[in-house]
Amino acid sequence: MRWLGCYRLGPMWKALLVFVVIAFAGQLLGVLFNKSWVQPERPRSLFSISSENGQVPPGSCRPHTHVMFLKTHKTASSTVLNMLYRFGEEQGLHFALPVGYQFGYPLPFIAQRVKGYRGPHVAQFDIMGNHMRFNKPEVEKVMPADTFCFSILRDPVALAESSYAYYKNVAPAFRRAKGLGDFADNPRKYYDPRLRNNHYARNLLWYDFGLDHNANFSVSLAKRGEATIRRNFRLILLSEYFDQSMVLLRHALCWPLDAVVSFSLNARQQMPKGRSVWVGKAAAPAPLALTEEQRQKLREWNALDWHLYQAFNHTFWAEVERFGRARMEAEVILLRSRREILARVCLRDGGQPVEASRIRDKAIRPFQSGLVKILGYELQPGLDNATKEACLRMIRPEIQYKDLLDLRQFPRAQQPPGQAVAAGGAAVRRDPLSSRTGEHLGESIERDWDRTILVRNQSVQQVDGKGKLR
Ligand SMILES: Nc1ncnc2c1ncn2[C@@H]1O[C@H](COP(=O)(O)OS(=O)(=O)O)[C@@H](OP(=O)(O)O)[C@H]1O
Repeated sequence: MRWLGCYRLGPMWKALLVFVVIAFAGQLLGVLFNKSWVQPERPRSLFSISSENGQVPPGSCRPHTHVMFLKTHKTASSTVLNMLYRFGEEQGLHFALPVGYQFGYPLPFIAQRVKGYRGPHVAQFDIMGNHMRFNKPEVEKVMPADTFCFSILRDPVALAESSYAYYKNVAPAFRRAKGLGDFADNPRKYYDPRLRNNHYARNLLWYDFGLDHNANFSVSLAKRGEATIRRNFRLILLSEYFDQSMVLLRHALCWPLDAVVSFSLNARQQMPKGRSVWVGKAAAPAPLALTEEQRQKLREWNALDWHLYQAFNHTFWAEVERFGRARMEAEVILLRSRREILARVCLRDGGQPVEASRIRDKAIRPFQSGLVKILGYELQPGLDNATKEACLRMIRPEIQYKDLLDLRQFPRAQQPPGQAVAAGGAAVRRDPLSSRTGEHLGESIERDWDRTILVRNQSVQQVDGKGKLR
């Protein structure tokens, strides 16, 4: 596993790098002195997503507009989805959206979960990216044959920290442990595979890819899963190397730079050691603190995910190698500079994420879950309408963005609360300590962690293959 900073640059690449930096400085000056950024009299997008005249120059690539993103959990996938939403919205593309906020997750995906689905292979959708448990034949019914499928992975230890913090009250295995370290020391003491939502606690990536996350690890099984994923996905990104991932993605999709410039969404707040204020990621709070031994135990517990992460890490750097290391480094510099510019234009507080309660505009507060606060952003005040709209797109949380796109695609559709149906697992036993959000125990309506209605007056859930309660 390598980091670009470790690369040694030859003189030619150094010269290329200097050239790119100079070119970027020119662009920066142009941007700073180009009043059209903030002038209402010449409204244009803050982004240069559309090519100047919509034409593709001869010999260059043609942007992919049929895209499927498997939104794996706790991997920076909300940030990626935001880019897809923005690009699709700008280009007037049609989204395959769930009825609620996820495609019947954690059940395997079925085409009927897509709002407005009219039958197999009716070419009507361009982009699909909300949470689902991947199920290839059903995805193929919804998306065109030339769809570019991609996904993203994260180191299972970091993923476990994020998952524990977020799903502490949702996954029974996490709820019962004193902390993540305690869970790591003896996961089997806390983990019952039959309980709903425990998939958040073991091989979550493997689960999201539609594979059996409780299977006993063996090298041959792990390689078979890996091979299945390679067959189905053209590109696998890594959240640890997010910016490099975005460069690879934008070249694979033939999308412009601005389409993949983003602000990190869905980040959790953490308390730095020896400080009394919460900031973005710095140090783990006590329930999340891990020893090196516990980190190793988490890798063993999530051995299938660990295998995937290692295998695709290898592939990722081979891709970077093919792309060209210096070219990658130059593009990453450009991407980061562009993000800094946009942060200065769009965001209050110097672009630092803030806790939801501090966001004056309630419509852009992020959904909260678990042990820690989930951060969002405040817009810079005084922006003209066009700039404000472009900036809003970058920071609008996933749930609100989905609602907005949904309303555009189905302007007259009625959306009664709890329309999203059962999110329970197939034939799972209800955990006696199952969380009820906003309801008292004994009430007839039970909601999942994201307020999806799960079940009425049923203590044991039976869910058939079509994802319907029975
Ligand atoms: N750009 C970028 N680079 C690296 N990491 C990033 C980025 N954007 C978001 N994040 C981190 O991703 C975590 C949230 O993941 P998801 O959005 O996939 O979560 S969710 O499953 O949709 O709830 C969450 O991780 P934790 O903060 O560790 O919980 C975010 O901080």
